[in-house]
This record gives sequence, structure tokens and C-alpha cells, in this order.
Amino acid sequence: MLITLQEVSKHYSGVPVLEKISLKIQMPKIICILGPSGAGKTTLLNILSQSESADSGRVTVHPELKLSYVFQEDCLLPWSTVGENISFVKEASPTSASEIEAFLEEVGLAAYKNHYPHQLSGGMRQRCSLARAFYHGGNMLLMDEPFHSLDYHLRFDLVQKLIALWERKKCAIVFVTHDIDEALLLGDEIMILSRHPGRIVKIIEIDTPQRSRSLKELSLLKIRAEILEQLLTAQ
Ligand SMILES: Nc1ncnc2c1ncn2[C@@H]1O[C@H](COP(=O)(O)OP(=O)(O)OP(=O)(O)O)[C@@H](O)[C@H]1O
Repeated sequence: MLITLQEVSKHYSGVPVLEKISLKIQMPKIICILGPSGAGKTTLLNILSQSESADSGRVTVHPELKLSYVFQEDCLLPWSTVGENISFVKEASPTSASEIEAFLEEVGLAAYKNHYPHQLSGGMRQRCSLARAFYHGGNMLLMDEPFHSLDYHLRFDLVQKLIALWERKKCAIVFVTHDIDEALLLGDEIMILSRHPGRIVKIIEIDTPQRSRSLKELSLLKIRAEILEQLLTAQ
């Protein structure tokens, strides 16, 4: 277990945001968090990254926990090339160059190693962020709506790239999204939060391996309908 939350609650200025959240994060599990705006999804990620503390409840962190992040914005250094944007996240080793090449290959950016972020499209920049997060090598990857600004086709492409990278590293991923399809394709568990305050209203487990999932599959369509119903009542 990398991190365990037991009945964690959080408020801001007396207003409850998260209430009694219990959650276990372990490798190699992908947990997707869905919920209305203001449900406390980012606050929950902040508690997991320990950049915010809980007001009550218990947060137990395994000493070997090592975090990587991918945010909504790509957060690339504009003055550095794609290769440099990836290499700076950890100390160089004799295998760094070949590792970076392999990750760039995996996300389809091998030919863009010496390009600068402004020479890339939004989708390419997010692919670079993905490669960087996996090169960094954390065992828990926190992702806050990372594909939010991209069109459906690009999001789908990045979800497939993320699955391919995760299959190599098998880290734990906590993925916040508003997109039900992303959650259906990625999650081993889909956690639905309500708001005012943010409570877990449902956790749905999906057994089908990510590689074999299709959004047209009847079982996923049924889960989709269930999630939609839960989300509409969680407002
Ligand atoms: N540092 C803070 N100080 C005061 N209130 C905060 C702070 N951070 C978040 N909040 C409040 O906590 C609530 C939950 O915010 P949070 O960003 O966690 O929600 P969210 O589910 O991620 O929303 P969205 O889907 O819109 O990104 C909101 O009402 C927000 O205004």
C-alpha cells in the first residue's frame, strides 16, 4: 500500500469540502475520480500529495512513496527543448539518454526531441508531460484533468498512450477527470464524489484489462449509464 486515507475530512473557513473519505492507493491500480465541479477532487489530490493537510482522519504514507504529477496545463519550460524538459526531472545516469528516447518513442515524439514547446501542438505538449512523468519514475502518479483542453480524438489517443506507459511501469495512478469515457477506459476503480460536502457516493470496479476495453462494449455502456445517473444525483 502506498497511501491510505481513513475517514479524512477537510474544510476551508468552516465550510466542509471533503467528508470522511477512505481510500487505499496501491500499485498497479488506476483510480479515476469523477464528480461535479467543487466536489473537492483537487483538494483530495492535494491531500494525497501532502501539499494540504487533513483536518481529521488519518493519512498513512508508505516511506517508499515517490510522486509524479501531470497537471491540466503541460507545465513545460518554454526555454528548454522537449528532451531537456524531460531530462531535468532527475539526476542524469548512463542510461538516461536511452530511457528518454524510449519514452519519447512510446508517446510518438521521438522526432521532436530538439523542438521547443511553442513548436508543438497542445496534444504533443501533453504527451511530453506524460513522458516526463514516467521518466521521473514515481510509483504514484497524480493526474488532475490532464487532457481537459483537448478534443475527443486527442484525448482518446492520449488515454491509449497513458495505458501503454503504465503497462511498462505499473505504478499507481489517481486520475481526476470530468470525462466519463476517460474513466471507463482507464480506471480499475471509478470513484464518484458528491459535493457540499465531497463524499464518496459510489466506487465502481472494472475487471476488464484496460487493453481490451472498448467503449462500445455492453458492460462498459451499462457502467457508463450508472455513472451518469450517480453524477446527476451527486450535484
Ligand atoms: N485553498 C483554498 N481555500 C479556500 N477554499 C478552497 C481552497 N481550495 C479549494 N477550495 C474550495 O473547496 C471546494 C473544492 O475545490 P476543489 O478545487 O477541490 O474542487 P474540484 O472538485 O477539483 O473542482 P473542479 O472540478 O471545478 O476543478 C471549492 O468550493 C473551492 O472553492
